[in-house]
Parts: sequence; structure tokens; C-alpha cells
Amino acid sequence: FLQVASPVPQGPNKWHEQFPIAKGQRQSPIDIVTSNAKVDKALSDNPLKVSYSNNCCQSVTNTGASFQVVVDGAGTEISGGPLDSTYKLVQFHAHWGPLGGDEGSEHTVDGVTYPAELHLVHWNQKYKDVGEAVDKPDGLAVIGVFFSRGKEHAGFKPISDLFAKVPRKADKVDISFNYDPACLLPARRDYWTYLGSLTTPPLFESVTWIVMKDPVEVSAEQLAALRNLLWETPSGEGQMCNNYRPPQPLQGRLVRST
Ligand SMILES: NS(=O)(=O)c1ccc(C(=O)O)c(S(=O)(=O)NCCc2ccccc2)c1
Ligand SMILES: [Zn+2]
Repeated sequence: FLQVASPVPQGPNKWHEQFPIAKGQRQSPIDIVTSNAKVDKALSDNPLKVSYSNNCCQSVTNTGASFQVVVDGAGTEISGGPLDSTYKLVQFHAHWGPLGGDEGSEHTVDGVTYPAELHLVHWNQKYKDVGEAVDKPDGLAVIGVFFSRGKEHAGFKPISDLFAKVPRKADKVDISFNYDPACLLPARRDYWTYLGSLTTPPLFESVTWIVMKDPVEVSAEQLAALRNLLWETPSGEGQMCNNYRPPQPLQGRLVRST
């Protein structure tokens, strides 16, 4: 009858004990100080190209830290902008705050938080697979999209409706319908870009971040649906929330802007 509780994951301020890179020189997320961002004409001269297919999404999983839509790489490529090669989408997930709150995003803009932030994770095709790419300085490119609270996002609904089907860690449901993740991007494709890291352990400094300037609106109900996902808390199973890392020191990095 002796219950051995699975170790509840340590919060962000303890990660450096097991992952010293947490105090590294190119950690993410950051606060984007818009007046310090430098417009780089080169980014618009070679526009970011997003060519996703609409049947690339395979399943939704509860990873115990977020939801994760797993994508087969067929045809889901990005290139251009800050990227020197083609990167393929491997998964997308999100980070969010407390019910009804305005914090939850990982990046902030002049100190302003959004209730959630979507991450579309891509790996550099110069490597043989995501496992090889994940810890290389140019291994990953993550597109960040801020979610604001407003009208329902029709494109996000097929995904947010699935969260109730994957309440527990490792729960997984197949995506049987065609789905094009590009519908989650804002219409205006302007972004900030900088060199950073994964925002969860192992915190590898391998990410070229592309943070879209415009948020996309999702409804309060769709934000609430994120809490159908459950996770381990110190007092047992609870609603998954506040799974975001706060902004990290910029360490003199340049943030470029379109
Ligand atoms: N917030 S974030 O975009 O930085 C991010 C968060 C979590 C993960 C993850 O899958 O654990 C990822 S991941 O998809 O990049 N996976 C990293 C862990 C990994 C290690 C070894 C092989 C594959 C993936 C990214
Ligand atoms: Zn993330």
C-alpha cells in the first residue's frame, strides 16, 4: 500500500540544478523591448515562407507539461527570413496561465503578457532527424504565436475540442480530419526574431525564435478548454496551467524585426 508518488516536476527557478544551461547566454523566453528591436531589411527581402500541408497532423497527446500535436514532416516546411535552410514542422504545443488571467505567454512584449502562446517547432533539414538537430545551435526554429482572449478561433476549435479526450499524461487521440496548422498564424506575418533556447528542460540553446507580432484571438471557452488537460501537482492531479517559463536575461542579444 506504500504509494511512491512520481516526482512532481520542479519549477523553472530550480531547473538550473539539473540543467546548468538554464543560466546560459541564449536562454528563452525573453521580454521583447520593441524600441530595441532592429528592423532588418534582409528579413523582408527574403520573406519567411510557410508551406504546411493540410493533412500533416497525426495526433494530440497530453505530454504532462502541455498538449502536443504531433506532425508527420510530409510537406510542412518553413524557410527564408532568418533561416539559412529549410526546417520541417515536428510538433506544436502551447503554454498558458491561470483561468481568466492575462499571464501565460512565455515571451512578453514591453512587459505585456498574453493569456497563452502557441509554439510550432521545426527542425533543420541539414540534420538527419529532430534528435540530432535538437541540441545544435541552428537545429530548431520555433514560431511563437500569442493568443489573446476574444472571439472564437474557428481554426483552433478542432484542436481545442480534443483536449477533453486527453485528460491524463500520455493520453493520445488520433487526428482523423485534415488540418492545416497555418490557420493558427496571424494574417499579418510580421515578427521579431532572435537566437534562443528551448523553454523547458533540456533548455538546449538550439532555437531560432520567430515570434509573430500580431496575436490571434481565441475565445474564453477555448482558453478554458486548455484546462481539460490535467497534470501532477504537489497536492495530486490538477488542471494543467501556468506551464510557462518567465522571461530570461537578454545577455546582450539583438532582437531583429521585420
Ligand atoms: N517551448 S519549446 O518550444 O522550447 C519546447 C518545449 C517542449 C518540447 C518537448 O517536446 O519536450 C520541445 S521539442 O519538441 O523541441 N523537444 C525537445 C526535447 C527533445 C529532446 C530530444 C529529441 C527530441 C526532442 C520544445
Ligand atoms: Zn513551447
